[in-house]
Amino acid sequence: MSRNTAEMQQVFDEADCIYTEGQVSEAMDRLAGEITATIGDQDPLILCIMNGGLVVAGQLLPRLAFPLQLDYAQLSRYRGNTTGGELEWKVHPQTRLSGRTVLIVDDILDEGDTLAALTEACQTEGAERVWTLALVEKHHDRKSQPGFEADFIGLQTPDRYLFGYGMDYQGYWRNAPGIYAVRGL
Ligand SMILES: O=P(O)(O)OC[C@H]1O[C@H](OP(=O)(O)OP(=O)(O)O)[C@H](O)[C@@H]1O
Ligand code: HPA
Repeated sequence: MSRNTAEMQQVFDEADCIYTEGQVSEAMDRLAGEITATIGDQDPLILCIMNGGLVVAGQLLPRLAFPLQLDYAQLSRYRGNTTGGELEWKVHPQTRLSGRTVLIVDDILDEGDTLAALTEACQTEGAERVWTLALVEKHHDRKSQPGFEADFIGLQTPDRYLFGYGMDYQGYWRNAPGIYAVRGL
């Protein structure tokens, strides 16, 4: 067994499960209902924020039974660290956003910089309406723009370092089948 595999298996084994797969699935069902009712008739463009939004978008899309388009963008602030730094654009969406209803899909709203910056960027590119979704919102008083909230939130979490459903710990465990908090963080 490689050293990384052994270390990361230990991280998983020692982690606290905050939400089980079943609880996340229920939250996804509820989110899908809210999204359908809110923008289902607006020809939306779903903008998946890589890498964290991948699992959320992948599980959400088959629950949305209306016409939509998909694109992705990538920007990174954490780059494998557990605290945020400078926001770095890596990939801009390829689809024209002008006049579109856009739904930004990400895994987590932590300090909020990422979703706030993306919202502004989509508005600058002419999106008619920008909606935001985060599977989880972390509870603390370090929000970078205290008034900023996501339109669709799946689950609330305590102020711990999380992994699973797209969220990584040192690049690992985005695949974890539940939402977990790293022991001691
Ligand atoms: O609310 P914030 O404090 O801005 O943090 C949330 C962002 O941090 C993570 O991305 P990261 O920069 O780690 O890149 P990743 O998606 O590749 O993990 C996560 O996927 C969100 O996009
Ligand atoms: O708690 C977190 N876990 C993983 N990625 C993150 N990006 C911001 N906060 C987190």
